[in-house]
Amino acid sequence: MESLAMELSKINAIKFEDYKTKVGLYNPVYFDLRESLVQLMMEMIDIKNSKLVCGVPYTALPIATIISLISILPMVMRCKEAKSYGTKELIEGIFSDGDSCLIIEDVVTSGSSILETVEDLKASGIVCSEAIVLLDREQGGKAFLAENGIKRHSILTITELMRFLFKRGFITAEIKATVNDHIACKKMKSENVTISMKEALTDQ
Ligand SMILES: O=C(O)c1cc(=O)[nH]c(=O)n1[C@@H]1O[C@H](COP(=O)(O)O)[C@@H](O)[C@H]1O
Repeated sequence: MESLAMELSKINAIKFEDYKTKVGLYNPVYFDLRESLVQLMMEMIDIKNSKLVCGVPYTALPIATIISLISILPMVMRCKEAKSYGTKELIEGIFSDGDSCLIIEDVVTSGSSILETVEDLKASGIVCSEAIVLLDREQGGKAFLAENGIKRHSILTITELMRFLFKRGFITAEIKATVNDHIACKKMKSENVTISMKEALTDQ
């Protein structure tokens, strides 16, 4: 949490100036958190490597939208089911064959949601080799994505998150150990299976 506070300060998400809030109160500090997550993500990757961004539907769509607005990279949107009307396209947006696309996701477990999105993008001629996620649950997603040619960047791993929360007294040693044991167990099992990651993780 301390490091998060430092990061928020570093990326100028906490502004010490006179501001008037929405309800009309004057105050000396303003929290510009909407863009801070996006700034953290953008510091981890070279956005110029990509021509497009795409959020994994549907939870990552707002994050991808902000990244698109800040970076001025066009956003494409993957529809989970092809519409029965209009363009009937699975991928909405303006793009050209061979365009590279950065994938945005909030949480990665097995990596299957990212790969499904990548596969639909590929079928439309879009190339994907990088994904950025807010939190990696460290249950095989990174390796699975690497096997499929996708490099995943993450702001936080679950191990780091548990360590920070424990250090600051937000969780007990017991909770930390339970989560870590659970993750280690799922990780080992998922690495030893040859069936799809999704089955590996749900069968346990
Ligand atoms: O279902 C999950 O694995 C999951 C775990 C969690 O702690 N939080 C969470 O949001 N998820 C969802 O699971 C998706 C990632 O799971 P994978 O496709 O297995 O990588 C994300 O798009 C999330 O919607």
